[in-house]
Amino acid sequence: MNSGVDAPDEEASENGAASAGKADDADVPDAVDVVGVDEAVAGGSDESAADGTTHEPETQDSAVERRAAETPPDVRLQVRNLRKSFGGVVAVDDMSFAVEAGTITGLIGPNGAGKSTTFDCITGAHEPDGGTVRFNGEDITGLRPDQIASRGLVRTFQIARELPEMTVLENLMLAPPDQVGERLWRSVVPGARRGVVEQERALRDRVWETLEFFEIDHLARQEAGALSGGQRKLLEMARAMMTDPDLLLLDEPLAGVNPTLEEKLLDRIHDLRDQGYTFLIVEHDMDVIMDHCEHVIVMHQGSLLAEGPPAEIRSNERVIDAYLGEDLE
Ligand SMILES: Nc1ncnc2c1ncn2[C@@H]1O[C@H](COP(=O)(O)OP(=O)(O)OP(=O)(O)O)[C@@H](O)[C@H]1O
Repeated sequence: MNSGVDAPDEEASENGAASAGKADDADVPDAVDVVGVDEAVAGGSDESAADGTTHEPETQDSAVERRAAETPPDVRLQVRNLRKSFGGVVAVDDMSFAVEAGTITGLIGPNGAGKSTTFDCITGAHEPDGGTVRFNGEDITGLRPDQIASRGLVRTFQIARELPEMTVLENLMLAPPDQVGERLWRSVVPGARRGVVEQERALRDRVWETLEFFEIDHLARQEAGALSGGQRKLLEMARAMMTDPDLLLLDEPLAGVNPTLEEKLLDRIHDLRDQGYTFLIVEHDMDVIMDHCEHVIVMHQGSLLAEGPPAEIRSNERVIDAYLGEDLE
């Protein structure tokens, strides 16, 4: 992430950790030797062995070939024929769409259309009844939320519920305990064997850089529970960005946010998109979707109703009908 703020730690800068922007997978070493740190500090990940080394089940070349055959290279997320029912209620019904890398994509639809259930199926909160979810070419259908997040598909966290008694700084230092694992360490200390002290210092530098990027550094010592709704949203995004995600799912990121902070949040999202991050956003504010997304996906009664650029969606008769006269202007 590039905040435009000088990193306080020279070593982190040398490594490109603090100012490199969104790293391509190719820039990130495959097996980062941070022996013992995953387990001791970050909780480890499924792919890490007990000795802290990382096992790659296939070579990079064969993985690249396999992914190329399955998913176009510019597609971050591909959802195919997704289905999910709750008892007799069909929440998601044969839903298919793709999210291109480096875009801000909006997912909209009237109340009850199935947007949240779709997010839940993508992020592992619900196991779909059918269909597939592929992320960066890999089939992640049915994986646990922490397994999905450790691959770089991250949803903003409900910190209001989780860590309200901790300070903003602590929230970021711990962010997010079940989702950090090897991924955070790759972004904080790429490719280097370093001691725990250096690693903690690099983590602290990244935390401060992230706080400054989201302009909440002045709130570092405040309890998260005492923040305003908008400040909490910034903190949620900051926590999510600590994992250097490839795709960030934002569920109504602007709900309850005042206009000043709304503008700040949107600016940050655009900055991050410009750095190569990808966003999928569920948002009820139609102006935000139309003004800030390059691609819009519309759900209705669990299925895909339409998709395309905002101008097309705004004038699409089927979309207008689905919203039953709700103002799309
Ligand atoms: N856990 C659940 N148990 C039973 N029914 C559910 C459950 N979750 C969602 N549903 C139903 O599935 C349908 C889709 O709900 P979902 O929350 O995914 O829609 P949504 O598009 O996110 O709606 P909203 O915009 O109002 O948040 C609705 O009819 C809802 O009542």
